[in-house]
Amino acid sequence: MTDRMHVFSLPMTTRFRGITEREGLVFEGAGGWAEWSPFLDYGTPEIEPWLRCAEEAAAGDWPTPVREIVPVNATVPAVGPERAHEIVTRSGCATAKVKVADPGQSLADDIARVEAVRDALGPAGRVRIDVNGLWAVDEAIAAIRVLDSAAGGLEYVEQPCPTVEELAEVRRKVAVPIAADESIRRAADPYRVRDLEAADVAVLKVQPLGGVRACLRIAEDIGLPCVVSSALETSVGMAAVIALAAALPELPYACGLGTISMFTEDIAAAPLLPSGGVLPVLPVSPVPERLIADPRLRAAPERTEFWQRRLADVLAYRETLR
Ligand SMILES: O=C(O)CCC(=O)c1ccccc1C(=O)O
Ligand SMILES: [Mg+2]
Repeated sequence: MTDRMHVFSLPMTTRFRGITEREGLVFEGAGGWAEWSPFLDYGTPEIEPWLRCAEEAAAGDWPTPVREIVPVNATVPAVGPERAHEIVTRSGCATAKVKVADPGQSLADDIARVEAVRDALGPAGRVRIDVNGLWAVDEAIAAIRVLDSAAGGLEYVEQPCPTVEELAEVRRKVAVPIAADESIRRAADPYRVRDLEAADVAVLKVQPLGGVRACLRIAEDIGLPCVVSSALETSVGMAAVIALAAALPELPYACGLGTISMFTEDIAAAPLLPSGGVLPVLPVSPVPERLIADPRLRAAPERTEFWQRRLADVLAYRETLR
């Protein structure tokens, strides 16, 4: 595999998840190109399902789509209100997901950001917030009430607290619906969200959950409406994310697939950027022709070695599971 793989490093327009460059690798299989881009702060056992997703893509083993377009939300990082307004206006999306509770910022910053986003969307738009598990229960209850009012109504709150038990408690105490993200994609058992009635919405990320077919199984068994969300993939990896959104039997919410615009460049010649708030479901997967042609998009040699070693570590870890 290693002779045909390419490691990319793409600069980002805004810091997101604490990073300013997105790294990962792509390789070509018999059924198409595949991306493997687990987050750098994740250890070997946790990044094994991410590789299963890439292997499914490389085999070309995706289910038949049931829709032709996927509605997309704008993603608003923890930026100031002017920049937030601009991101939403430029996106053309009718739904925006706003990052809140960023370390180093205050609730007043979050209020100003959601107010600006509502202003940009108009009264018919939908505003959701993502806390990434950064609030305690009491803090969540108070902040959700304040931000629901500042936003002129929130569609839902994603992962307000770190644990499933806390999500369940917050859900019983606020009127705004709760979505579970980390409680599904980083959990030993994603079905505890269902068993504890901890959420109204399930967020599905295709790489951390082991691929398109694995996510379809979770969607069926978890019994909640699902939102598909990217893990900051390039266009090559985004094709898998779109394949999931295209194949889910029900798709009642806009999906978090508008993240390619966070890169200054993409590895494909035709990046998967939404237009008019939707992404088309593609007949063929993107090819990383820009990465192959442009050395500026390739990672430095020591980073390429890092990713080759990381891949070898995961393959060795798999052997211990047998
Ligand atoms: O869902 C979206 O709008 C975009 C994707 C996103 O927010 C995200 C991207 C990378 C890592 C974590 C998250 C997250 O949902 O918490
Ligand atoms: Mg999230």
